[in-house]
Amino acid sequence: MTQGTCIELRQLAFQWPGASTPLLQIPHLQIERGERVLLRGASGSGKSTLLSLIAGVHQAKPNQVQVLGQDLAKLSQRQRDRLRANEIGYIFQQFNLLPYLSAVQNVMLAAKFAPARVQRLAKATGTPRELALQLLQQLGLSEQDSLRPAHQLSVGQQQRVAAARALFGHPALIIADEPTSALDSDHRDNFIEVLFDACQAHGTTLLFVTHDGSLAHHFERAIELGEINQATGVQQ
Ligand SMILES: Nc1ncnc2c1ncn2[C@@H]1O[C@H](COP(=O)(O)OP(=O)(O)OP(=O)(O)O)[C@@H](O)[C@H]1O
Repeated sequence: MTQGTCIELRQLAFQWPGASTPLLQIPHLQIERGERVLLRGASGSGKSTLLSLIAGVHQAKPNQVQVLGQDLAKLSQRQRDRLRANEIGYIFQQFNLLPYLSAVQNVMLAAKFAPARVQRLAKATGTPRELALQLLQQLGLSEQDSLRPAHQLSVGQQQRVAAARALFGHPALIIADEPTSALDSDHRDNFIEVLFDACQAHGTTLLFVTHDGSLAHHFERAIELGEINQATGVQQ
């Protein structure tokens, strides 16, 4: 693993408890810091499972999943939670915003249990709230909209709030799980552009998961899960 590596999988093998066959068997996958990678795969092929292993939500065996130089299986649950809070911004398909908090409050939540994010924010000029408002503005939300409760925003605006929350405090890795499936194609292209700009500005790695092949041209690298996964018995 080089110093510039963000994610490295080695002989990853994963099987859900009770399943009769392994879901994932990936000999090797390496994603460098700052890379923007599309991960594509059929429904049920194991994309979300793979993301949960990279985010440390579910656990692989020792030496199989390294994130930012750390072997996730060798960290305690608490250390994994801390690494995730500090260094991984997760954008969910269904946004997972708190509906009655304003957009800016939703964004600021990302720093709540993430001391490294707070430290990085402290190096910038402005209060955390001002910085959250700035980020929302960069992603296309006016100050007026940023102060509205999340449930009053359009789907496209909510998706930008979810992206801002993931990016707030500059984590090293953004994981986006089907983040554009609720958007029409114009909003989708625009959302990808603003997400790229934000990642590029801070050398952030982006792992973007979709089953929509038409998005591949946006990315410097596209990985087909079916091509790197040697598990048999995968339901596709
Ligand atoms: N918590 C779990 N416990 C047991 N099996 C699970 C669990 N989560 C997912 N699976 C199984 O793992 C397989 C892959 O699911 P996963 O959600 O990773 O696929 P996916 O590629 O993300 O699919 P989609 O594109 O439809 O979201 C499925 O057969 C699913 O039933």
